[in-house]
Amino acid sequence: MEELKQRILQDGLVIDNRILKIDSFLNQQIDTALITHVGQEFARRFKDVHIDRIITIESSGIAVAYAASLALNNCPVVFARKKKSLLTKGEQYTAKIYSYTKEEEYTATICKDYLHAGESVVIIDDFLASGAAAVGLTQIAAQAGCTVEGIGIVVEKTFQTGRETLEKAGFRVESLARIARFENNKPIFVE
Ligand SMILES: O=P(O)(O)OC[C@H]1O[C@H](OP(=O)(O)OP(=O)(O)O)[C@H](O)[C@@H]1O
Ligand SMILES: O=c1[nH]c(=O)c2nc[nH]c2[nH]1
Repeated sequence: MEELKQRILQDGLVIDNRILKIDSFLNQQIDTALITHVGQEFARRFKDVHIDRIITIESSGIAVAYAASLALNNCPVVFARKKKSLLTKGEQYTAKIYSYTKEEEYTATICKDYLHAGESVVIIDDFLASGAAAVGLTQIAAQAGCTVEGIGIVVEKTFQTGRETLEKAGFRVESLARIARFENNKPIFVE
């Protein structure tokens, strides 16, 4: 997606040739016009599949999944929580996920009320790196008896193993910006 790639080149900051920081338009401040276009692009890419529900994970996935929902006939969005609280009492689907940026493991949970056996879902997230978050969400979908029709990612770092892991497990991955590597803290895109 050209608009997204240009924005990454213009405003993205690269840390240690490893982490892309896009806090100025997605991960902290949100450019809603850009994210609306991101949602529309996901809807275009997944127009061939029936989607009952979008699954994502807090925090950064939520805005993107919301934008995709608006472009997919207001398809319901369910997000996994990362922290236990008084709100996560009751029956939950769970997956252990190692966070690449926070360098710690957490348990992602989705309440059993919001995913139903037999539904078709798409997983949406902001980044794909090691694939841990996306794999965790596919595990939650499997526990619920949902079929994962695809995984939509805003920024994929192809030098990490996320896509390989997901494709080996049989999942379709659609990424809107694919970064092959960082050179001198500048992103080099795959295409
Ligand atoms: O493919 P992976 O190695 O799992 O990396 C991608 C995940 O990492 C980031 O989440 P993070 O844990 O940084 O939390 P955040 O969404 O709150 O920023 C990002 O939002 C993805 O969910
Ligand atoms: O903001 C982010 N930048 C990254 O490079 C990354 N990789 C995983 N998760 C990430 N989040």
